[in-house]
Amino acid sequence: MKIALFGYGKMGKMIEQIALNRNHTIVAKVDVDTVDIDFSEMDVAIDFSMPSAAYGNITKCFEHGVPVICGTTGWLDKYDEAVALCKAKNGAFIYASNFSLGVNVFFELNRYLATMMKNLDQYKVSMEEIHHTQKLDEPSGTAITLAEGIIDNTEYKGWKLEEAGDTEIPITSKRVGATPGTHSIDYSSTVDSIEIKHTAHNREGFALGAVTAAEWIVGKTGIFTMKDVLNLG
Ligand SMILES: NC(=O)C1=CN([C@@H]2O[C@H](COP(=O)(O)OP(=O)(O)OC[C@H]3O[C@@H](n4cnc5c(N)ncnc54)[C@H](OP(=O)(O)O)[C@@H]3O)[C@@H](O)[C@H]2O)C=CC1
Ligand SMILES: O=C(O)C1=N[C@H](C(=O)O)C[C@H](O)C1
Repeated sequence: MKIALFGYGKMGKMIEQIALNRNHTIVAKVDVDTVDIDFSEMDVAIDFSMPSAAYGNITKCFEHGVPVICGTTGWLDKYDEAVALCKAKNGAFIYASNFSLGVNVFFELNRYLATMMKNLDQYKVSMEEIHHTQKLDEPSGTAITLAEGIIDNTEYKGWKLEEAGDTEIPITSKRVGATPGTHSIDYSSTVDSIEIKHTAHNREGFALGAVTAAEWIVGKTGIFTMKDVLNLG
């Protein structure tokens, strides 16, 4: 498969390694300075760039009929527009706030736990995410997906960084050293707490998930999620 990398930073480099190990070819490494992009040689594009760059990269790919896997976070105010363009162009698109198998299992666990906690008013939920100090967005995209999983299954109406109202999930974002990504959800009452936590040990899981999604999407048309890609049983 001929893969174009939009964003060749920490994730782009890790994705390149995994893609080459799986016998794919990297046909382009696009960054902010790239002017001549040959879309005709790409089977699929993988975007791990920057919040300010993702939408522009994705829409250029749709204009040229190239399927897109996007892991960039912090640009979701434009997600609906990207989806509309993809549909108009009969393209193919997967955005995931987190491509790792472990986090996608964690997403399901979070939703299930939320349904169990829904009527237990004595427990208050809170969330914490910890990432490396170079991360541009907060809270993390993964934390937002986790919050949405709770909101969909409980009476919570929204989320907020730090101080939150009664119907909002408080999220604490910490930036510590080179932390690849840690997310925990805590339900606390006056007598006990229940906590679930996912800890990434490195970036490999994110990169492998993105390459797996790229392999899966080629030849398809539509808007998909990692739930479509992964067989979680
Ligand atoms: N969904 C998931 O599973 C995961 C998502 N992420 C997300 O992926 C994104 C990238 O993360 P990471 O690799 O760690 O970040 P890095 O900062 O290491 O890499 C981002 C790269 O994008 C480049 N860039 C800047 N502008 C553009 C542009 N217009 N087009 C293409 N590339 C551009 C930057 O170049 P320069 O440095 O020259 O500006 C940099 O090399 C983040 O949004 C992060 O949150 C990260 C891990 C997992
Ligand atoms: O910026 C990162 O590094 C990560 N970003 C994603 C997010 O915002 O959730 C996924 C992962 O946690 C690493």
